Amino acid sequence: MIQMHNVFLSYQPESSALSDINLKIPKGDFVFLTGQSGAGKSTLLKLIYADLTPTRGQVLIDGVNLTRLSRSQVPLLRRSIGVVFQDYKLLPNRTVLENVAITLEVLGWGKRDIGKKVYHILKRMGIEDKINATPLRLSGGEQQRVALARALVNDPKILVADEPTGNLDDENKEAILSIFKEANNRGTTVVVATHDRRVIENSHRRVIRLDKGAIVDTPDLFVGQAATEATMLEVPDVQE
Ligand SMILES: Nc1ncnc2c1ncn2[C@@H]1O[C@H](COP(=O)(O)OP(=O)(O)OP(=O)(O)O)[C@@H](O)[C@H]1O
Repeated sequence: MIQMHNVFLSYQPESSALSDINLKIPKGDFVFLTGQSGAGKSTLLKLIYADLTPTRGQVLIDGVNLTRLSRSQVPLLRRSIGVVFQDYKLLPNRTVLENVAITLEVLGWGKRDIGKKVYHILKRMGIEDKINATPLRLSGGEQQRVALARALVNDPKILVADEPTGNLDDENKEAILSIFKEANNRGTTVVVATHDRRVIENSHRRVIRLDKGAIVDTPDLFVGQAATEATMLEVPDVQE
């Protein structure tokens, strides 16, 4: 469960990138975060994986108050969150195998198990034949799948993806979306930031819309009967 309660975030004094954000994303949910460029989507995602701390308010993951985490506790939190960055952030001089293996190396997995697990996830992504290639030799869609493989290889509790279909053609968008759906079916909570309306409409998932840093209701974009739950104003149980 991801909860935000009265969250404000300012990068600079007197301007808020996020204002009074209240939301609740239940475990196992699949939610789109949308809004125009500069609306605050990336900022909100960064709060979930503790890359930023709110200027005011509280962010909770499974009841743990992230605003109270010490720096040394952040890596532990991140082990349960897979992140797909807007610019992929793949290591250019490492192979696909090495890029994906990183997630398991930090968890202390042995080399042989890593090899098997990485091959398995690359097969799921349909890019197992690229295992020894370096990212620069891959297409945009293939790079995106490597980034997804790295984020999903340890079956994280939460997957956070920032504009994951940005530069992809329709076929690749479909492929990436079905990977999200599959991860979600395996129990991962999925939060995807996108301004691609077609992706949202074709997916029939819940939508949280941001406008100038605030959550706004958009009945035309909300899909499904439980839609309003994602923006529900509710005081969470805060663990001290
Ligand atoms: N590091 C930063 N320093 C100062 N201001 C920032 C920083 N990062 C983002 N902002 C500002 O915060 C606001 C929200 O930015 P954010 O990147 O979260 O928007 P976004 O909805 O993800 O945009 P995009 O769709 O273009 O990625 C914008 O006004 C942006 O200029």
